[in-house]
Amino acid sequence: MDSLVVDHPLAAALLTTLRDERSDNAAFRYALRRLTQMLIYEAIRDAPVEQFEVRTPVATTTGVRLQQPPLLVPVLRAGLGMVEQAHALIPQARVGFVGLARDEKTFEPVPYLESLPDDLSGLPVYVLDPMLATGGSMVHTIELLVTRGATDVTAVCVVAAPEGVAALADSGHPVRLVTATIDEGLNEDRYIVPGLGDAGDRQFGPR
Ligand SMILES: O=P(O)(O)OC[C@H]1O[C@H](OP(=O)(O)OP(=O)(O)O)[C@H](O)[C@@H]1O
Ligand SMILES: O=c1cc[nH]c(=O)[nH]1
Ligand SMILES: [Mg+2]
Repeated sequence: MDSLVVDHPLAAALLTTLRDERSDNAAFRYALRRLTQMLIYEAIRDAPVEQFEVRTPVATTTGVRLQQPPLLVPVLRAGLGMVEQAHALIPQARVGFVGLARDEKTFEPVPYLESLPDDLSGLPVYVLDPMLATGGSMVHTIELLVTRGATDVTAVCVVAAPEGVAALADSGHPVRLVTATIDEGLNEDRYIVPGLGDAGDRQFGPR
């Protein structure tokens, strides 16, 4: 599986704000939005473009646009903090939604929302979820997408655990990963260490 760890001093500084337990909900949401911008820039760097003619006030020249604007899929709740910024960068993108809450005893994702186009063939999909821990939530989401014909999926995360990266690779699905860091691992509660805590709670308060 292809994976990209975005290595940039400004991304590292924003990640530090997210990790810092003193960052309140508003500061966390703000840093997540800004870091999402950097992750999306890198994630879309090699996307195919098409050329078209554009007139400036002075002359005619060649412009470019994305050949195929993607579908953005935030995984609720935590992915909601990424979708507004991603959509601002790619205004032509469509948006689908998946809602999952991890059962904190079994660590399995419990689905509560699925709002996706029926046919995803030929459409690049960017799944937005800041946390890739066991990988269960991301693999579940990718299965929903693959069932609808998706063959080009990018998981855009902020913090990934090696266990989650392995789960994505072992899933055999057509996915690549873009993340700001791959951390040390998971603790007994399957939280990422050092991580940043619960990305949903840190934006919106406890469920
Ligand atoms: O890789 P996994 O072990 O599946 O864990 C990662 C999932 O856990 C978090 O969501 P959570 O279930 O806490 O829901 P929330 O966004 O509503 O807080 C996170 O946003 C991922 O979706
Ligand atoms: O560290 C973790 C693991 C799962 N979900 C989170 O929000 N954080
Ligand atoms: Mg949570």
